[in-house]
Amino acid sequence: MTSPHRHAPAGTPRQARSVARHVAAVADLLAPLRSESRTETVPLPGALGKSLVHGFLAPVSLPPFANSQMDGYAVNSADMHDDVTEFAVAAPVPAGMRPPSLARGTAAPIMTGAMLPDGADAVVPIERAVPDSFPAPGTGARVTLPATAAGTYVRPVGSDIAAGERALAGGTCLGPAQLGLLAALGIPEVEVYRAVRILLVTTGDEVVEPGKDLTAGKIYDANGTLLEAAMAQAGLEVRRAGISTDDPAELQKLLRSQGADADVIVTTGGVSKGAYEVVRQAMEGQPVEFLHVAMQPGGPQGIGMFDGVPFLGFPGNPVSCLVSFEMFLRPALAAVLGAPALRLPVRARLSQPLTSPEHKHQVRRGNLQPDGTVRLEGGESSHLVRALAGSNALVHVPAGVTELAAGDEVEVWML
Ligand SMILES: Nc1nc2c(c(=O)[nH]1)N[C@H]1C(S)=C(S)[C@@H](COP(=O)(O)OP(=O)(O)OC[C@H]3O[C@@H](n4cnc5c(N)ncnc54)[C@H](O)[C@@H]3O)O[C@H]1N2
Ligand code: MOO
Repeated sequence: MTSPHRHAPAGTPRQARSVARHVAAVADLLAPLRSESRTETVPLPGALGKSLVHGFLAPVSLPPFANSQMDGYAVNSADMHDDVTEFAVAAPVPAGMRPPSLARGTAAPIMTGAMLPDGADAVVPIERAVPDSFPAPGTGARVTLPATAAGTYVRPVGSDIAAGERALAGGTCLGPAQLGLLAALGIPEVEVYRAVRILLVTTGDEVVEPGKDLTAGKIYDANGTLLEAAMAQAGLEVRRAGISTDDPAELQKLLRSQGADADVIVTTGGVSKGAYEVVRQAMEGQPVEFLHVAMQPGGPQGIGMFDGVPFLGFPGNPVSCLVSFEMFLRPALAAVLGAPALRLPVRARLSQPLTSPEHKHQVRRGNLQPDGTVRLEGGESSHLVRALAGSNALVHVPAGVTELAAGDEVEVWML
Protein backbone atom coordinates (compact mmCIF):
# COMPACT_ATOMS: atom_id res chain seq x y z
CA MET A 1 0.00 0.00 0.00
CA THR A 2 1.37 3.37 -0.84
CA SER A 3 0.88 6.47 1.22
CA PRO A 4 0.68 9.73 -0.69
CA HIS A 5 2.99 11.26 1.91
CA ARG A 6 5.59 8.53 2.10
CA HIS A 7 7.94 10.01 -0.49
CA ALA A 8 9.03 13.59 -1.00
CA PRO A 9 8.12 14.80 -4.48
CA ALA A 10 10.87 14.54 -7.09
CA GLY A 11 13.53 17.19 -6.57
CA THR A 12 12.45 18.01 -3.01
CA PRO A 13 14.63 16.53 -0.29
CA ARG A 14 12.52 14.97 2.45
CA GLN A 15 13.79 17.25 5.18
CA ALA A 16 13.53 20.57 3.33
CA ARG A 17 13.26 23.47 5.73
CA SER A 18 10.62 26.14 5.20
CA VAL A 19 11.65 29.62 4.11
CA ALA A 20 10.37 31.10 7.38
CA ARG A 21 12.37 28.61 9.46
CA HIS A 22 15.53 29.36 7.55
CA VAL A 23 15.05 33.13 7.95
CA ALA A 24 14.68 32.49 11.69
CA ALA A 25 17.82 30.33 11.70
CA VAL A 26 19.81 33.05 9.93
CA ALA A 27 18.44 35.65 12.36
CA ASP A 28 19.50 33.44 15.30
CA LEU A 29 22.97 33.09 13.81
CA LEU A 30 23.29 36.85 13.40
CA ALA A 31 21.60 37.88 16.68
CA PRO A 32 24.97 38.70 18.35
CA LEU A 33 25.45 41.52 15.81
CA ARG A 34 22.95 43.47 17.89
CA SER A 35 25.48 44.44 20.51
CA GLU A 36 26.59 47.70 22.16
CA SER A 37 30.11 46.98 20.89
CA ARG A 38 28.87 47.35 17.32
CA THR A 39 27.42 50.84 17.70
CA GLU A 40 28.92 54.15 16.63
CA THR A 41 27.87 57.78 16.79
CA VAL A 42 27.98 59.41 13.37
CA PRO A 43 26.96 62.72 11.78
CA LEU A 44 23.57 62.43 10.06
CA PRO A 45 24.78 61.84 6.47
CA GLY A 46 26.85 58.85 7.66
CA ALA A 47 23.75 57.28 9.20
CA LEU A 48 21.93 56.77 5.88
CA GLY A 49 20.64 53.20 5.63
CA LYS A 50 21.77 52.34 9.17
CA SER A 51 19.60 51.48 12.12
CA LEU A 52 19.00 53.71 15.12
CA VAL A 53 20.17 52.12 18.39
CA HIS A 54 17.86 53.96 20.81
CA GLY A 55 14.47 55.56 20.25
CA PHE A 56 14.17 59.14 21.42
CA LEU A 57 11.72 61.93 22.16
CA ALA A 58 11.54 65.23 20.30
CA PRO A 59 13.72 67.80 22.10
CA VAL A 60 11.75 70.68 20.51
CA SER A 61 8.33 71.12 18.94
CA LEU A 62 7.90 71.30 15.18
CA PRO A 63 7.10 73.88 14.14
CA PRO A 64 8.81 75.52 17.15
CA PHE A 65 6.43 78.53 16.85
CA ALA A 66 3.11 79.29 15.15
CA ASN A 67 3.91 80.55 11.66
CA SER A 68 2.35 81.49 8.37
CA GLN A 69 1.60 78.93 5.69
CA MET A 70 1.27 81.60 2.98
CA ASP A 71 2.72 84.89 1.83
CA GLY A 72 -0.05 87.33 2.85
CA TYR A 73 -1.38 89.42 5.72
CA ALA A 74 -1.45 88.42 9.39
CA VAL A 75 -4.73 89.55 10.91
CA ASN A 76 -6.87 89.21 14.02
CA SER A 77 -10.03 87.45 12.80
CA ALA A 78 -12.02 89.29 15.47
CA ASP A 79 -11.40 92.49 13.45
CA MET A 80 -13.41 91.05 10.53
CA HIS A 81 -17.09 91.78 10.90
CA ASP A 82 -18.25 91.99 7.29
CA ASP A 83 -17.59 90.14 4.03
CA VAL A 84 -14.63 92.44 3.51
CA THR A 85 -12.78 94.67 5.96
CA GLU A 86 -10.30 97.47 5.37
CA PHE A 87 -7.09 97.41 7.42
CA ALA A 88 -4.17 99.78 7.92
CA VAL A 89 -1.05 97.98 6.69
CA ALA A 90 1.38 97.42 9.61
CA ALA A 91 5.16 96.98 9.33
CA PRO A 92 6.08 93.71 7.58
CA VAL A 93 6.88 90.76 9.85
CA PRO A 94 10.61 90.18 9.62
CA ALA A 95 11.70 86.58 9.08
CA GLY A 96 13.86 84.91 11.69
CA MET A 97 12.90 86.97 14.77
CA ARG A 98 10.00 87.64 17.10
CA PRO A 99 7.73 90.26 15.45
CA PRO A 100 6.10 93.08 17.41
CA SER A 101 2.48 92.47 18.51
CA LEU A 102 -0.20 93.18 15.93
CA ALA A 103 -2.22 96.29 16.75
CA ARG A 104 -6.01 95.87 16.43
CA GLY A 105 -7.35 97.03 13.08
CA THR A 106 -4.05 96.47 11.31
CA ALA A 107 -2.84 93.73 8.95
CA ALA A 108 0.89 92.89 8.86
CA PRO A 109 2.55 91.64 5.66
CA ILE A 110 3.94 88.20 6.54
CA MET A 111 5.90 85.67 4.50
CA THR A 112 5.61 81.87 4.50
CA GLY A 113 7.32 80.44 7.58
CA ALA A 114 7.55 83.75 9.48
CA MET A 115 6.47 83.80 13.13
CA LEU A 116 2.86 84.88 13.65
CA PRO A 117 2.78 88.08 15.74
CA ASP A 118 0.99 88.06 19.10
CA GLY A 119 -2.53 89.30 18.48
CA ALA A 120 -2.79 87.66 15.05
CA ASP A 121 -4.70 84.39 14.59
CA ALA A 122 -5.11 84.04 10.80
CA VAL A 123 -3.36 84.75 7.50
CA VAL A 124 -5.01 85.99 4.31
CA PRO A 125 -3.01 85.02 1.17
CA ILE A 126 -1.84 88.02 -0.86
CA GLU A 127 -3.87 86.80 -3.86
CA ARG A 128 -7.08 87.48 -1.89
CA ALA A 129 -6.09 91.02 -0.85
CA VAL A 130 -7.05 94.24 -2.63
CA PRO A 131 -4.60 95.41 -3.83
CA ASP A 132 -2.98 91.97 -4.38
CA SER A 133 0.62 93.05 -4.00
CA PHE A 134 2.54 94.24 -0.94
CA PRO A 135 2.91 98.04 -0.59
CA ALA A 136 6.31 99.61 0.07
CA PRO A 137 6.82 99.67 3.87
CA GLY A 138 5.98 102.91 5.69
CA THR A 139 3.71 104.37 3.00
CA GLY A 140 0.58 104.38 5.19
CA ALA A 141 -1.14 102.02 2.77
CA ARG A 142 -4.50 100.34 3.41
CA VAL A 143 -5.66 96.91 2.30
CA THR A 144 -9.09 95.28 1.98
CA LEU A 145 -9.31 91.64 3.05
CA PRO A 146 -12.11 89.02 2.95
CA ALA A 147 -13.56 87.59 6.16
CA THR A 148 -11.25 84.85 7.39
CA ALA A 149 -11.72 82.35 10.24
CA ALA A 150 -9.23 82.05 13.11
CA GLY A 151 -6.51 79.49 12.33
CA THR A 152 -6.67 79.92 8.55
CA TYR A 153 -3.23 79.37 6.98
CA VAL A 154 -1.60 79.21 10.42
CA ARG A 155 0.72 76.30 11.21
CA PRO A 156 0.32 75.91 15.00
CA VAL A 157 3.31 75.23 17.26
CA GLY A 158 3.85 71.46 17.60
CA SER A 159 1.36 70.62 14.82
CA ASP A 160 3.97 68.27 13.29
CA ILE A 161 5.43 66.91 16.54
CA ALA A 162 5.29 68.30 20.08
CA ALA A 163 8.40 68.40 22.31
CA GLY A 164 8.44 65.20 24.36
CA GLU A 165 6.57 63.10 21.80
CA ARG A 166 8.30 59.98 20.42
CA ALA A 167 10.22 61.05 17.33
CA LEU A 168 11.69 57.71 16.17
CA ALA A 169 11.71 54.22 17.64
CA GLY A 170 14.90 52.25 18.29
CA GLY A 171 15.67 49.96 15.37
CA THR A 172 14.35 52.42 12.77
CA CYS A 173 16.16 52.15 9.45
CA LEU A 174 17.28 55.71 8.70
CA GLY A 175 16.32 56.84 5.20
CA PRO A 176 16.25 60.40 3.88
CA ALA A 177 12.92 61.21 5.58
CA GLN A 178 14.03 59.99 9.01
CA LEU A 179 17.36 61.84 8.74
CA GLY A 180 15.43 64.94 7.65
CA LEU A 181 13.30 64.69 10.80
CA LEU A 182 16.44 64.41 12.96
CA ALA A 183 17.90 67.49 11.28
CA ALA A 184 14.62 69.41 11.71
CA LEU A 185 14.75 68.54 15.42
CA GLY A 186 18.27 69.99 15.60
CA ILE A 187 20.04 66.68 16.21
CA PRO A 188 23.45 66.67 14.47
CA GLU A 189 24.56 63.05 15.08
CA VAL A 190 23.04 59.71 16.02
CA GLU A 191 24.03 56.38 17.49
CA VAL A 192 23.59 53.62 14.93
CA TYR A 193 24.68 50.05 14.43
CA ARG A 194 27.89 49.92 12.40
CA ALA A 195 27.61 48.60 8.86
CA VAL A 196 27.72 44.81 8.82
CA ARG A 197 31.03 43.65 7.31
CA ILE A 198 30.71 40.84 4.83
CA LEU A 199 33.57 38.75 3.49
CA LEU A 200 32.34 37.61 0.09
CA VAL A 201 33.99 34.67 -1.67
CA THR A 202 32.88 33.16 -4.94
CA THR A 203 34.09 29.67 -5.75
CA GLY A 204 34.65 27.34 -8.66
CA ASP A 205 37.46 26.20 -10.93
CA GLU A 206 35.30 27.27 -13.84
CA VAL A 207 34.85 30.84 -12.64
CA VAL A 208 37.14 33.63 -13.90
CA GLU A 209 37.27 37.38 -13.32
CA PRO A 210 35.56 39.52 -15.97
CA GLY A 211 38.22 40.94 -18.26
CA LYS A 212 40.27 37.73 -18.37
CA ASP A 213 40.25 35.31 -21.32
CA LEU A 214 37.30 32.93 -21.40
CA THR A 215 38.79 29.54 -22.27
CA ALA A 216 36.76 26.35 -22.82
CA GLY A 217 34.55 25.40 -19.90
CA LYS A 218 35.05 28.69 -18.06
CA ILE A 219 32.44 31.30 -17.14
CA TYR A 220 32.81 34.81 -15.82
CA ASP A 221 32.19 35.54 -12.16
CA ALA A 222 28.76 37.16 -12.09
CA ASN A 223 28.01 36.40 -8.44
CA GLY A 224 30.80 38.48 -6.95
CA THR A 225 29.63 41.67 -8.61
CA LEU A 226 25.92 40.85 -8.26
CA LEU A 227 26.11 40.19 -4.54
CA GLU A 228 28.60 42.93 -3.77
CA ALA A 229 26.28 45.44 -5.45
CA ALA A 230 23.17 44.08 -3.73
CA MET A 231 24.90 44.16 -0.36
CA ALA A 232 26.42 47.60 -0.87
CA GLN A 233 23.01 48.96 -1.89
CA ALA A 234 21.64 47.50 1.35
CA GLY A 235 24.28 49.39 3.35
CA LEU A 236 26.57 46.44 4.07
CA GLU A 237 30.35 46.76 3.91
CA VAL A 238 31.65 44.17 1.47
CA ARG A 239 35.15 42.83 1.13
CA ARG A 240 35.66 40.63 -1.91
CA ALA A 241 38.12 37.84 -1.24
CA GLY A 242 38.19 37.00 -4.93
CA ILE A 243 37.49 33.63 -6.49
CA SER A 244 38.49 30.44 -4.73
CA THR A 245 39.35 27.36 -6.75
CA ASP A 246 37.66 24.08 -5.93
CA ASP A 247 40.52 23.21 -3.58
CA PRO A 248 39.10 23.26 -0.02
CA ALA A 249 42.52 23.98 1.48
CA GLU A 250 42.76 27.12 -0.64
CA LEU A 251 39.31 28.27 0.41
CA GLN A 252 40.12 27.66 4.08
CA LYS A 253 43.34 29.66 3.72
CA LEU A 254 41.48 32.48 2.06
CA LEU A 255 38.79 32.58 4.75
CA ARG A 256 41.38 32.44 7.55
CA SER A 257 43.52 35.21 6.05
CA GLN A 258 40.62 37.56 5.32
CA GLY A 259 37.67 36.47 7.43
CA ALA A 260 38.80 37.09 11.00
CA ASP A 261 37.37 40.61 11.29
CA ALA A 262 34.26 39.94 9.19
CA ASP A 263 30.82 39.94 10.79
CA VAL A 264 29.56 37.40 8.27
CA ILE A 265 31.27 35.19 5.68
CA VAL A 266 29.22 34.61 2.53
CA THR A 267 30.31 32.15 -0.15
CA THR A 268 28.64 31.22 -3.40
CA GLY A 269 28.72 27.80 -5.04
CA GLY A 270 29.99 24.46 -3.82
CA VAL A 271 27.07 23.57 -1.57
CA SER A 272 25.00 21.04 -3.52
CA LYS A 273 25.52 17.37 -4.19
CA GLY A 274 28.39 17.28 -6.67
CA ALA A 275 31.61 15.32 -6.28
CA TYR A 276 33.70 18.46 -5.63
CA GLU A 277 31.68 20.72 -3.38
CA VAL A 278 34.45 22.99 -2.19
CA VAL A 279 32.45 24.88 0.41
CA ARG A 280 31.06 21.72 1.98
CA GLN A 281 34.57 20.27 2.11
CA ALA A 282 36.17 23.43 3.49
CA MET A 283 33.63 23.50 6.31
CA GLU A 284 34.35 19.97 7.50
CA GLY A 285 34.95 19.97 11.25
CA GLN A 286 33.20 23.36 11.62
CA PRO A 287 29.71 23.70 13.09
CA VAL A 288 28.12 24.19 9.67
CA GLU A 289 24.97 22.56 8.38
CA PHE A 290 24.20 22.00 4.69
CA LEU A 291 20.53 21.67 4.03
CA HIS A 292 17.78 22.25 1.53
CA VAL A 293 15.25 25.04 1.92
CA ALA A 294 11.88 24.44 0.28
CA MET A 295 12.46 27.29 -2.13
CA GLN A 296 13.23 27.59 -5.81
CA PRO A 297 15.72 28.93 -6.69
CA GLY A 298 18.11 29.03 -3.78
CA GLY A 299 17.27 25.60 -2.33
CA PRO A 300 20.72 24.37 -1.28
CA GLN A 301 22.09 26.42 1.63
CA GLY A 302 24.93 26.29 4.13
CA ILE A 303 24.69 27.89 7.57
CA GLY A 304 26.89 27.88 10.65
CA MET A 305 30.21 29.22 11.94
CA PHE A 306 33.65 29.13 10.37
CA ASP A 307 36.34 29.64 13.05
CA GLY A 308 33.74 31.47 15.14
CA VAL A 309 32.56 33.78 12.33
CA PRO A 310 28.93 33.42 11.18
CA PHE A 311 28.87 31.74 7.80
CA LEU A 312 26.27 31.52 5.02
CA GLY A 313 26.87 29.38 1.96
CA PHE A 314 24.69 30.49 -0.94
CA PRO A 315 24.24 28.31 -4.04
CA GLY A 316 26.31 29.10 -7.10
CA ASN A 317 23.70 29.96 -9.70
CA PRO A 318 23.57 33.76 -10.00
CA VAL A 319 19.82 34.10 -9.53
CA SER A 320 19.95 31.64 -6.61
CA CYS A 321 22.56 33.67 -4.76
CA LEU A 322 20.69 36.94 -5.22
CA VAL A 323 17.41 35.33 -4.15
CA SER A 324 19.24 33.88 -1.11
CA PHE A 325 20.39 37.36 -0.16
CA GLU A 326 16.91 38.84 -0.57
CA MET A 327 15.04 35.98 1.09
CA PHE A 328 17.39 35.18 4.00
CA LEU A 329 20.19 37.64 4.73
CA ARG A 330 18.23 40.87 4.20
CA PRO A 331 15.18 39.82 6.28
CA ALA A 332 17.38 38.33 9.02
CA LEU A 333 19.43 41.54 9.33
CA ALA A 334 16.22 43.58 9.29
CA ALA A 335 14.90 41.42 12.15
CA VAL A 336 18.10 41.63 14.19
CA LEU A 337 19.24 45.20 13.55
CA GLY A 338 16.36 47.00 11.84
CA ALA A 339 18.46 47.58 8.72
CA PRO A 340 18.60 47.07 5.81
CA ALA A 341 14.93 47.78 5.22
CA LEU A 342 12.70 44.92 4.12
CA ARG A 343 11.67 44.94 0.49
CA LEU A 344 8.34 46.62 -0.13
CA PRO A 345 5.69 43.90 -0.64
CA VAL A 346 2.89 44.82 -3.03
CA ARG A 347 0.01 42.91 -4.54
CA ALA A 348 0.01 42.59 -8.31
CA ARG A 349 -1.92 40.65 -10.96
CA LEU A 350 -0.02 38.16 -13.09
CA SER A 351 -0.04 39.02 -16.77
CA GLN A 352 0.48 35.37 -17.70
CA PRO A 353 -0.09 31.96 -16.09
CA LEU A 354 2.61 30.06 -14.21
CA THR A 355 3.24 26.70 -12.62
CA SER A 356 5.22 26.06 -9.46
CA PRO A 357 6.45 22.95 -7.58
CA GLU A 358 3.94 22.05 -4.90
CA HIS A 359 6.28 21.85 -1.94
CA LYS A 360 8.50 24.81 -2.71
CA HIS A 361 8.18 28.54 -2.37
CA GLN A 362 8.94 29.71 -5.87
CA VAL A 363 10.56 33.08 -6.46
CA ARG A 364 10.14 34.24 -10.04
CA ARG A 365 11.52 37.47 -11.46
CA GLY A 366 9.26 39.98 -13.08
CA ASN A 367 8.47 43.46 -14.14
CA LEU A 368 5.79 45.33 -12.22
CA GLN A 369 3.88 47.56 -14.63
CA PRO A 370 2.22 50.87 -13.78
CA ASP A 371 -1.21 49.24 -14.26
CA GLY A 372 -0.57 46.86 -11.36
CA THR A 373 0.16 43.79 -13.45
CA VAL A 374 3.43 41.90 -13.25
CA ARG A 375 5.05 40.38 -16.31
CA LEU A 376 7.31 37.40 -15.67
CA GLU A 377 10.82 37.75 -17.08
CA GLY A 378 12.43 34.52 -18.20
CA GLY A 379 11.59 31.09 -16.85
CA GLU A 380 12.22 29.62 -13.46
CA SER A 381 15.85 28.58 -14.11
CA SER A 382 18.42 30.16 -11.87
CA HIS A 383 21.08 30.83 -14.53
CA LEU A 384 18.95 33.49 -16.28
CA VAL A 385 20.89 36.67 -15.51
CA ARG A 386 19.64 38.59 -18.51
CA ALA A 387 16.02 38.10 -17.44
CA LEU A 388 17.04 39.15 -13.92
CA ALA A 389 18.57 42.32 -15.37
CA GLY A 390 15.23 43.07 -17.04
CA SER A 391 13.26 42.65 -13.81
CA ASN A 392 12.30 45.11 -11.12
CA ALA A 393 10.61 42.71 -8.71
CA LEU A 394 10.62 39.25 -7.17
CA VAL A 395 7.35 37.39 -7.64
CA HIS A 396 6.33 35.05 -4.82
CA VAL A 397 4.46 31.79 -5.30
CA PRO A 398 4.04 30.24 -1.84
CA ALA A 399 4.55 26.53 -1.18
CA GLY A 400 1.31 24.67 -1.80
CA VAL A 401 0.39 26.71 -4.88
CA THR A 402 1.02 24.77 -8.08
CA GLU A 403 -0.74 26.84 -10.72
CA LEU A 404 -1.76 30.44 -11.17
CA ALA A 405 -3.73 31.94 -14.03
CA ALA A 406 -3.29 35.28 -15.76
CA GLY A 407 -5.04 37.87 -13.59
CA ASP A 408 -4.40 35.99 -10.31
CA GLU A 409 -2.98 38.07 -7.49
CA VAL A 410 0.56 37.52 -6.24
CA GLU A 411 2.84 39.23 -3.77
CA VAL A 412 5.81 40.93 -5.39
CA TRP A 413 8.80 42.56 -3.72
CA MET A 414 10.13 45.65 -5.40
CA LEU A 415 13.88 45.38 -6.01
N1 LIG B 1 22.19 16.28 -7.80
C1 LIG B 1 21.85 17.53 -7.49
N2 LIG B 1 22.38 18.50 -8.20
C2 LIG B 1 22.05 19.76 -7.93
C3 LIG B 1 21.13 20.05 -6.92
C4 LIG B 1 20.60 18.99 -6.17
O1 LIG B 1 19.78 19.17 -5.24
N3 LIG B 1 21.00 17.75 -6.49
N4 LIG B 1 20.76 21.35 -6.70
C5 LIG B 1 20.84 22.22 -7.84
C6 LIG B 1 20.59 23.56 -7.44
S1 LIG B 1 18.98 23.92 -7.12
C7 LIG B 1 21.54 24.52 -7.38
S2 LIG B 1 21.14 26.14 -7.04
C8 LIG B 1 22.92 24.23 -7.64
C9 LIG B 1 23.79 24.73 -6.50
O2 LIG B 1 25.06 24.37 -6.76
P1 LIG B 1 26.32 24.83 -5.96
O3 LIG B 1 25.97 25.81 -4.94
O4 LIG B 1 27.05 23.65 -5.54
O5 LIG B 1 27.08 25.68 -7.04
P2 LIG B 1 28.01 25.24 -8.21
O6 LIG B 1 27.76 23.83 -8.57
O7 LIG B 1 29.36 25.67 -7.87
O8 LIG B 1 27.44 26.17 -9.35
C10 LIG B 1 26.12 26.11 -9.78
C11 LIG B 1 26.01 26.86 -11.10
O9 LIG B 1 26.32 28.22 -10.91
C12 LIG B 1 27.41 28.63 -11.71
N5 LIG B 1 28.22 29.55 -10.93
C13 LIG B 1 28.92 29.24 -9.83
N6 LIG B 1 29.56 30.31 -9.40
C14 LIG B 1 29.31 31.30 -10.24
C15 LIG B 1 29.73 32.65 -10.32
N7 LIG B 1 30.54 33.16 -9.40
N8 LIG B 1 29.26 33.42 -11.32
C16 LIG B 1 28.43 32.89 -12.25
N9 LIG B 1 28.00 31.61 -12.23
C17 LIG B 1 28.44 30.83 -11.24
C18 LIG B 1 28.13 27.35 -11.99
O10 LIG B 1 28.95 27.41 -13.10
C19 LIG B 1 26.98 26.37 -12.12
O11 LIG B 1 26.42 26.46 -13.38
O12 LIG B 1 23.15 22.85 -7.75
C20 LIG B 1 22.18 22.16 -8.55
N10 LIG B 1 22.60 20.78 -8.68
O1 MOO C 1 18.23 26.51 -5.93
MO1 MOO C 1 18.71 26.16 -7.48
O2 MOO C 1 18.80 27.74 -7.29
O3 MOO C 1 16.93 25.96 -7.80
O4 MOO C 1 18.80 26.50 -9.12
